[in-house]
Amino acid sequence: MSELINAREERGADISRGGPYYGELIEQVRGLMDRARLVSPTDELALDAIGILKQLNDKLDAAVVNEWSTPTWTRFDLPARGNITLPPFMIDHADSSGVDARLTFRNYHLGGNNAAHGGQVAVGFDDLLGMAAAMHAGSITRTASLTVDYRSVTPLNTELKVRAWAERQEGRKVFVRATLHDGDRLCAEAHGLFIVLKPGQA
Ligand SMILES: CCCCCCCCCC(=O)SCCNC(=O)CCNC(=O)[C@H](O)C(C)(C)COP(=O)(O)OP(=O)(O)OC[C@H]1O[C@@H](n2cnc3c(N)ncnc32)[C@H](O)[C@@H]1OP(=O)(O)O
Repeated sequence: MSELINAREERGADISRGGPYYGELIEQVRGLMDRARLVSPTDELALDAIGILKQLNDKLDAAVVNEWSTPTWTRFDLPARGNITLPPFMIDHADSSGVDARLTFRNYHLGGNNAAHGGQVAVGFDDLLGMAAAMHAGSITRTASLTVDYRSVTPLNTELKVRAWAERQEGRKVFVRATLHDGDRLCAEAHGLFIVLKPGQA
């Protein structure tokens, strides 16, 4: 992990961005989303929560910045870089040979019957495959194609292991694979094609 943080810092990633409380702020938002996914409020509770959330959103509005100034692509010290749209993961190892991560789907990732939503599994794969492709190519890449095979149910609130790696690169095309395990059990696997962006490509 420290290897990855060092590599990102060398490229100008600022892990102090957002300040020392940013990780806890995002964790509280995740906790809110967990509750929002399962809550069945009374009218009184719903109205109370709406008032509090409106006030909070107004406060946060004052600190909203553009995507390049947010902490969410520089905070490699935080779960999923502090990006609330991703299932939280911690990177154990990342280099050109691949990425190993511990990832936990939360209540707000619920698909049904206590299992993670398949789309959320794909989101986790997309980000970690993107990281593996970027580490392999030494350059930013973009998903061209992503296929997920769901092999068994993916549990919530359980630390899962993700391994993502580049199989080969042909020019700008980086062919990647990944697996998601709950212990020894394979929950899902993915393969994809990521394209190295050309200089200046949007
Ligand atoms: C360290 C931090 C890590 C953060 C990770 C974040 C990961 C998040 C990744 C994403 O979610 S990115 C967002 C989702 N993806 C997109 O929105 C991509 C939308 N598509 C595009 O922008 C373009 O189609 C793309 C950049 C992927 C490719 O366009 P280009 O004009 O640059 O390339 P081109 O179309 O010439 O294709 C290059 C090669 O790839 C091939 N190719 C492109 N798309 C393909 C496809 N879908 N299937 C198979 N081959 C494909 C294409 O045939 C060609 O092969 P050859 O070089 O052999 O001729």
